[in-house]
Parts: sequence; structure tokens; C-alpha cells
Amino acid sequence: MLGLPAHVTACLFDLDGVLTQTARVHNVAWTATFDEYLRRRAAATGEPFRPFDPGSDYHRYVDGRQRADGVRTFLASRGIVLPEGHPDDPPEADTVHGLGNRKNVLLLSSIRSGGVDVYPGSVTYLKAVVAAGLRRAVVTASANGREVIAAAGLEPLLEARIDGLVARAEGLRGKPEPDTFLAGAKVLGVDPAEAVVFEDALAGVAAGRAGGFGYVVGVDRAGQADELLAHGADIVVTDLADLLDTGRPE
Ligand SMILES: O=P(O)(O)OC[C@H]1O[C@@H](O)[C@H](O)[C@@H](O)[C@@H]1O
Repeated sequence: MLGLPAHVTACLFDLDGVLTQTARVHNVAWTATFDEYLRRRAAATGEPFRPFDPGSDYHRYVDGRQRADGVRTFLASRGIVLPEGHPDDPPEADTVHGLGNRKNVLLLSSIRSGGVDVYPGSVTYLKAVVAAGLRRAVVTASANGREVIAAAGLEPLLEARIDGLVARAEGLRGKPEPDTFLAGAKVLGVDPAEAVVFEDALAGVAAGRAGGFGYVVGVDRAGQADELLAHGADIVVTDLADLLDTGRPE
């Protein structure tokens, strides 16, 4: 009924773009942040301004990664290296953490004024997972995971949360490394081979593959089904509810 292999006993859900429609909110905040920086840099160096591409740049270098990893990975793709700075850097600082904090100001303002929308098909699926008695954790790179889950009203459906703050406190490497998903399986007390990873990000499906999880479901929100498969998804759906009653053997 859930469209999952019979040996699966636990579900590890990414948050932004899988349960909530916040991947696009992150994307808008990143685009504004990087474009402001790149425009200023172009004016200072005399090089042409090449804007951040919310399609390819976001999906390749930023989506699914921890905040500072996203800054570093995107800037490296343009041959730019900024000083690391400190996690408490002010949003005006031209450092990796300063840029990340600038983006976070925009993200929080957008979430707090506009709220958080869920994907209705994901809520339907999550409720079916609860009814089937499977274990459930959210595994997100976002340090804002707690606030987004609360704003979306998803707390009662989830048992555990591994987010960007937990990762920092426990020294877990971000996606595409498998550490945070492995921590999610551990907190639920299941073997990775018994758990399924649900991910919309290329870095996220790669983390699911790298961790030896029992099944990796790619959720295609951006017309990148082939890339999700190439990065490690076993199956790709456009909505989690598509998995229900697929007639697949359980
Ligand atoms: O900046 P935050 O809220 O800690 O989020 C980190 C990352 O979290 C991921 O879930 C998003 O896909 C990324 O876009 C985002 O950069």
C-alpha cells in the first residue's frame, strides 16, 4: 500500500521540497543573496556580472547542503574563495558565514510573513506511514528545521528530527555525505538497510545511496528525474501520494 519494499520499517524524510514547499523559498533567498554579492564583486573587479542560476546553480551546488557548504560550493564553481569567518558573523560580512547569515535574514522574513505550505500529497502519505506503523524521522540540512516543521503543523506526524543544528552540535557532515541520514536511522533504532530515504535534492539522493539505505525515493519537483536517478534514487515520483496503491509488491 505504501509502494515500498517489504523490508522497510522506517522512513527518513527530507523537509524542504519533500514535505514542505520551502525549497523554492530557500532558492529565492539564495538567488537574491548571491546576485547582490556577485553584482558588487563585478563592479569592483570590472568582470561581467553573471547572475546565480536558480535552476542549475541551485540544484547542483546549493540544494540539500548545509548553509555554509552551499555558499562554499557555489562560489567555488565560480572560482571564488571567501574567508570562512565565524557562524556569528553579521549579515554584512563578506565571508562564507556572513553571506549565509544574509540569506537567513531573507529566508526567515519570508517564512514569518508568508508562512509555510505543505505538499498535500506528502501529508497524505505521512499519515498512511503512521497508520502502517512505520517509524518516521525528518532529516534536513536546514538549521531552521524546527521552525519550519512547527509552522507546517507536521510535528505530530514525526518522531525525530536531525537538522542543521543537530549536525553542527554532533559534527555530522552534510549531504551528499550520509552522516545525517545515518543519525536519523540511529535515533529511530533501525538499521539503514531497513530505512527508506525520501529526497528531492541531488545531494540528498546521493547521501541516501552512500549510506546503504534500503530504498531511495527521489521526489522530482524540478523536472530532474534523470539526474535524481543518476545520483542514486531507486525510483522517482513527482508526488509522494503517487506511491500509494501503485500495486507494487510490498
Ligand atoms: O539555511 P538553512 O535554513 O540552514 O538551510 C540550509 C539548506 O537546507 C536545505 O534543506 C535546502 O535545500 C537548502 O537550500 C538550504 O540552503
